[in-house]
Amino acid sequence: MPSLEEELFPSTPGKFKDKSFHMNRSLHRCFSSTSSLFLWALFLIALTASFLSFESFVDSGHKYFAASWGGIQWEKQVRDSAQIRRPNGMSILVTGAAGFVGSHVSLALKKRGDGVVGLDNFNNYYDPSLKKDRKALVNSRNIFIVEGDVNDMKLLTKLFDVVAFTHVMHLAAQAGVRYAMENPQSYIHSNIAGLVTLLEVCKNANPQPRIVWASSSSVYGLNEKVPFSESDRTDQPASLYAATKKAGEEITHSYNHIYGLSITGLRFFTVYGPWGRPDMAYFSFTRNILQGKPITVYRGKNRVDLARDFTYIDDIVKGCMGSLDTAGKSTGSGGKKKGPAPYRIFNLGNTSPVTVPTLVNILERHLKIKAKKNVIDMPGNGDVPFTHANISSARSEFGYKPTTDLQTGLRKFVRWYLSYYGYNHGKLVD
Ligand SMILES: O=C(O)[C@H]1O[C@H](OP(=O)(O)OP(=O)(O)OC[C@H]2O[C@@H](n3ccc(=O)[nH]c3=O)[C@H](O)[C@@H]2O)[C@H](O)[C@@H](O)[C@H]1O
Repeated sequence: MPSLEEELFPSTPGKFKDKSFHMNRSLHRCFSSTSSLFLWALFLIALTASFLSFESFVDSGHKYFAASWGGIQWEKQVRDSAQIRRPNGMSILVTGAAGFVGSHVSLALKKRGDGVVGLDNFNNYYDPSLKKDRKALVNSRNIFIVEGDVNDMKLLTKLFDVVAFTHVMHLAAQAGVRYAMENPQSYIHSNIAGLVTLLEVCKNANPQPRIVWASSSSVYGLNEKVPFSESDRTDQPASLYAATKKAGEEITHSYNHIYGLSITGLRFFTVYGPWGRPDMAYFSFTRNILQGKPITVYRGKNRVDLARDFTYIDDIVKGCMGSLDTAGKSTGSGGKKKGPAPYRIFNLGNTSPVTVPTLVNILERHLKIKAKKNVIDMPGNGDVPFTHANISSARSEFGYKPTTDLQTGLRKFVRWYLSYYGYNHGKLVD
């Protein structure tokens, strides 16, 4: 009778048994019975299973402990922050609340008694410590800012579970015209994918909120008809940034059309002011002038100066509030449209373009320092030669009327800059 071992690993009579056979034999000696083989198999399966479940425990545990949101205390903070303290007030989710426009709008809404919950991912596109400081300011007015990304559908859904937001002020975005050549994907991530995620959650919410969001003057691209009106062509973007904002206008239109979401898109024109963005020209020029470093001033074709319809932050905030106040209802519920909902687009500009060299002159006067200018022809970097807003739609719809000229606005900016960074910020002392 063949041994059990021979039954399991029969040698073929007449065939040469090589060395590996002997190795196999010694290995297989371990499995010298059916039952022990079975036990070994069970043991291996159990070992693998426990290893895998331990890994997933560690992973989910890591996620759980790393998550900066969730829990009873967190929900209470969200609810408290969203509390409305005026008759007919709103509860608003402000995305990009630690950003330049987001922090100003959050403060203004809270001041008049609206409930505000902020959301911001605190990315490092520019110095996150400035964002943290804006956050501290916003927190000091009892506004809670959740740290998270607009791409995080679970988080957004949770926020809408906790608070029935009446409005969303969507300001989170990858900003900056020229940076799009360096990091194109970040524009797709925030301005396209993030927008769609937010709209998905809003469309499913019951009740659906009304949405006001930041488009951009850059959508006018190579449009030469001045001043820029909302009905002008916007199909010639000069940068990927502009293209993503234009795409946002089309995307929001489709959600308005299919799901009955109330949409208002605001085309901001080069917003500036205290607590502004360090990547923008007025801000980086100020820093360089104070540090005695040269600034690069771009010049357009045929040596024509570039010009922007620079718009002061307080005017933009008023435009945002007016848009929120006049936004009609979303009509859908549970992802189903019940009737047509408003879809609006407004320019929020200043209506008086100023050239970049004039901007530099004003800064020189306020700082009492002469700039070291390096004037070069505008590289093909996505910039447009000029912007100029026609604001008659916003004026007739909610009385939008900008009141701060560039001279006054930059004085306020410079005063803030010096108080925040100090006169000698980063300046080499001889
Ligand atoms: O309205 C918008 O929708 C956009 O406004 C803003 O873009 P822009 O109008 O391009 O502002 P900004 O960068 O301050 O350049 C101002 C001028 O200085 C020139 N410029 C710039 C840098 C430099 O080193 N030299 C220079 O001459 C430059 O050529 C330009 O002529 C926002 O950044 C953008 O996120 C978006 O919101």
